[in-house]
Amino acid sequence: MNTSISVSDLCWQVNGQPLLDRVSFHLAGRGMYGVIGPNGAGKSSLLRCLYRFIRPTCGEILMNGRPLAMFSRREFARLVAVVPQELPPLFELSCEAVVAMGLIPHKGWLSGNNADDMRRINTALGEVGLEGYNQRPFGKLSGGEKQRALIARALVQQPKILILDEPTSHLDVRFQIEVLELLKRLDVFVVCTIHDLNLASALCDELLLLDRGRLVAKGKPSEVLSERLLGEVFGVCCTVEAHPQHGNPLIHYFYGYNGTSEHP
Ligand SMILES: Nc1ncnc2c1ncn2[C@@H]1O[C@H](COP(=O)(O)OP(=O)(O)OP(=O)(O)O)[C@@H](O)[C@H]1O
Repeated sequence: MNTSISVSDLCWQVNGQPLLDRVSFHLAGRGMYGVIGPNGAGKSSLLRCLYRFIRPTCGEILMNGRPLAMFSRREFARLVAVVPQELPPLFELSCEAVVAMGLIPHKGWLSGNNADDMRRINTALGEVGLEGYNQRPFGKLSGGEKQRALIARALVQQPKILILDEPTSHLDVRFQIEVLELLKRLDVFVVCTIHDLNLASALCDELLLLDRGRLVAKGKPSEVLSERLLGEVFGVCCTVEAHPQHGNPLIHYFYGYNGTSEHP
């Protein structure tokens, strides 16, 4: 079956304040779907609804046509892997033990790692550039190394759907590109938030643009990343041209612009 996520009239309110406001969309087929928008737009909240961390106030989410509530915990963990925005305080564990946690939905807590498991763990560590880090304490890794170890944990989980909240926020530019290219190569359905709009443009098949809890645009990067929308939603002044390599929008920002005039 084709992997899909359908969201209809999704609302999430806190103290009567709508933080997600009637968000609806349908994503189908493998691909890389980027969720973009200004700080506080509701991107993480949307992802948290998708991975069942928060319960929406109203609306419906279907994964592969089934309501989220219909999945058992184990079924859901086999379908969906999550890389959260916050780096968890797994100080006591080795990098290998953190990555091995991704195997739990397939075999439970108490079984040790056999040769096949170790092959998966080492392959995943290699894919994120952490080969040989097996025994390094997770708590002593740099922010970017922790983020890559958590991505390796998600890869080991072999999900059909991978949800990542700002997977590149701690990474230097080389690893930003490498990690997103790796996610794109994988045979999975990826939903991730990204702040770097040029990176999102280069690597996402489709973008969802959120603003103040509402979905204001959805489509290919060339359909979403227009000068007008970027100005309206982010309050920036920019020009957009086709990237010389991949042809998707390449955004040039103007500085000294206070959001009130056309150009500096
Ligand atoms: N549990 C909560 N209780 C109250 N307000 C919340 C809660 N979680 C998020 N919010 C608020 O909801 C809004 C959207 O937050 P969210 O983290 O989804 O935004 P975001 O688009 O991911 O932002 P950023 O780009 O800064 O990470 C923010 O104003 C935030 O303060």
